[in-house]
Amino acid sequence: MTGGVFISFEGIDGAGKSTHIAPLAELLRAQGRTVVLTREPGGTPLAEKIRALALNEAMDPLAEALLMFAARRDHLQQVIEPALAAGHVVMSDRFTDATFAYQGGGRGFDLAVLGQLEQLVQALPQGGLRQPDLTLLFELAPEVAAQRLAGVRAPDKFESQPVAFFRKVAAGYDARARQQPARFVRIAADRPRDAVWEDVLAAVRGKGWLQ
Ligand SMILES: Nc1ncnc2c1ncn2[C@@H]1O[C@H](COP(=O)(O)OP(=O)(O)O)[C@@H](O)[C@H]1O
Ligand SMILES: Cc1cn([C@H]2C[C@H](O)[C@@H](COP(=O)(O)OP(=O)(O)O)O2)c(=O)[nH]c1=O
Repeated sequence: MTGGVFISFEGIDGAGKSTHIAPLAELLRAQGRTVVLTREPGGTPLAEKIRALALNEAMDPLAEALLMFAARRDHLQQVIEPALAAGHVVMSDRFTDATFAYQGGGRGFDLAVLGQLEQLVQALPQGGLRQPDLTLLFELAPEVAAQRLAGVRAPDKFESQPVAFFRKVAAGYDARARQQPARFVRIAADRPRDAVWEDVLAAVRGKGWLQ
């Protein structure tokens, strides 16, 4: 196993992504892989500045989508593509599916325009689009996710949205997973941490990236 591998973690806020991403990185490192642990929006100095704007300032959905993709472009060029070219494992806490779910599903923004931005930003020089090799989609009822987050951290612009917003976000993720089933693995995140972790391991083992 030497080639680059790109894994994204997706799901509504509070679904449990962050709980599992660091332990998985450690396990892969223990098996000799170089792992780049990153996140979106963010992952580079410029993209982190964009994150601070996008997560804290009110703006229309097109401006929000453009900022997400601007951050993503810098992230791809500065971090993701070089790491994959070097044969590393890139693990990102969110990627483009989040834009389809939050700006598309949650905010109701035009999915066709998001598709155009995706084509522009993720085009590869050799043709085709950069997409994760595996996307772990943590699925959890929005009510439960909200309960888990209550009191744990100060909510940002999205986390303070009502449950109805997250229902639309979840529907946006579901639509993406149906469109691209080969790269998605759905994780039932409404179970104890250990059970969720076993499913995360099984998904990565299933790809042959973990012993
Ligand atoms: N399986 C689980 N059961 C109960 N609580 C959980 C579980 N997984 C994570 N949590 C807790 O729920 C909260 C949100 O989890 P987190 O991993 O930060 O979610 P995300 O990164 O998807 O927003 C945290 O307080 C975390 O400790
Ligand atoms: C990547 C991305 C994230 N988001 C939102 C989802 C989250 O509410 C927020 C940041 O995600 P996240 O890093 O999961 O937040 P936290 O560090 O608090 O766990 O940005 C979008 O709306 N569109 C996007 O394209």
